[in-house]
Amino acid sequence: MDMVNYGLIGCGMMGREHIQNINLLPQGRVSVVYDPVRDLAESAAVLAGEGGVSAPAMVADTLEDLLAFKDLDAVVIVSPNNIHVQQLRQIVQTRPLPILCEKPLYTAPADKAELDTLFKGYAHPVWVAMEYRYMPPVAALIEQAEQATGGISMLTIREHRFPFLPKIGDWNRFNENTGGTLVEKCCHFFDLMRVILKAEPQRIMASAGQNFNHVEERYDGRVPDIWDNGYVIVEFDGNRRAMLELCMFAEGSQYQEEISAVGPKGKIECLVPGPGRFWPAKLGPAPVPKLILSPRAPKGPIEMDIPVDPTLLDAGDHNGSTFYQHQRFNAVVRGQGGVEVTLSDGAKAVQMGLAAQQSAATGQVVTL
Ligand SMILES: NC(=O)C1=CN([C@@H]2O[C@H](COP(=O)(O)OP(=O)(O)OC[C@H]3O[C@@H](n4cnc5c(N)ncnc54)[C@H](OP(=O)(O)O)[C@@H]3O)[C@@H](O)[C@H]2O)C=CC1
Ligand SMILES: O=C1CO[C@H](CO)[C@@H](O)[C@@H]1O
Repeated sequence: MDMVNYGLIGCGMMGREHIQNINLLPQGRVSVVYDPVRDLAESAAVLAGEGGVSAPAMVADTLEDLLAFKDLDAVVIVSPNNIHVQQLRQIVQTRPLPILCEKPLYTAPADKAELDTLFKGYAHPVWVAMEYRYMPPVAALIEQAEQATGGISMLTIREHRFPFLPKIGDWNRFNENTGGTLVEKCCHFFDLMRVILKAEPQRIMASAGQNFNHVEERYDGRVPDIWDNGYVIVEFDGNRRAMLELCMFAEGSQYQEEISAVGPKGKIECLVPGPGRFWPAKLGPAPVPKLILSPRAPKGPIEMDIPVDPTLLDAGDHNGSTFYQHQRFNAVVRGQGGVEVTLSDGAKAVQMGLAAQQSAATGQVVTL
């Protein structure tokens, strides 16, 4: 296959980021889009036509119509979190194709068993969009962590960022739609913990809550219930532990994610800036991602810039990672390489998030 024709389901903020990155692929084009809001779909169809090899995408009236479209080799699900499972079901039952599904894979604990049944023996690749592992500074940390630390004992991931953005329909204001902040936002970080430690979680304990954000907002008289801060401690096999610190009222920070891993030989860290479009121009250029190696002996931290290709920075909010994810998924659809972020990875990240939500709500440690 020389060209992969994509169908895009959901044309909101992240849908546009997917289109911009597919537009950069020599062997990819968005051929058809669907969104319940026609204007969004039409605008996304025009954006799809701005890729070098593309004409504007067709606009489907329904998901059924999108799945009936002839020039379709793969679908990308970018709808709100709580809709992913029903759309996966519809795709599998009506037009089985390769799928790239946005995170979180599911939101309700009961969905897991259905997904296991649905995808048993599925003939096409399914990839879950947890792309943070491809951010260049994170990828450098993953690659060098073993050598720098001598085997990680402690891993800390800190995200200090802006509050949840407004969404059409305000779906992200309520846990019932998102799965809860520790699922919606933090599945990325639970995935990173498993990838960086190359291990499985055993026990989770968390403290989290809603201290400031969205408390003045009202939707049909309801106050949003999404948490804006928390700590999560995860115990892994081999006497290793990881911690997540999330703060969503810290957009004044220079770096958005700070990851550190420490072992008997030393420490490795990476610093990752948030979306460049939020960096005030008056402060000069946006911060550059960094990797820092701090051996125990001889002492002397070594700091390196890990810049991201400006074209990729312009194509989204995630430090180029959406492009690297699409490059790999595109190759898999064309029969080259294998799925790197599997349904199992997607499910495990959600299970960790749900366990963290439960731990914070009950004050109990949750065993996985
Ligand atoms: N991997 C990552 O780094 C990121 C992933 N995401 C994920 O991407 C997904 C979309 O988030 P985001 O783009 O921020 O949200 P938006 O609200 O901006 O976009 C979601 C779009 O999906 C549309 N939609 C609603 N119902 C359906 C449906 N049944 N079928 C198709 N489209 C539908 C919405 O339209 P309307 O509501 O108007 O009907 C809206 O246009 C979420 O799963 C989110 O978690 C988001 C940001 C980053
Ligand atoms: O998954 C996500 C990653 O980044 C987004 C911001 O750009 C988040 O809001 C979203 O929840």
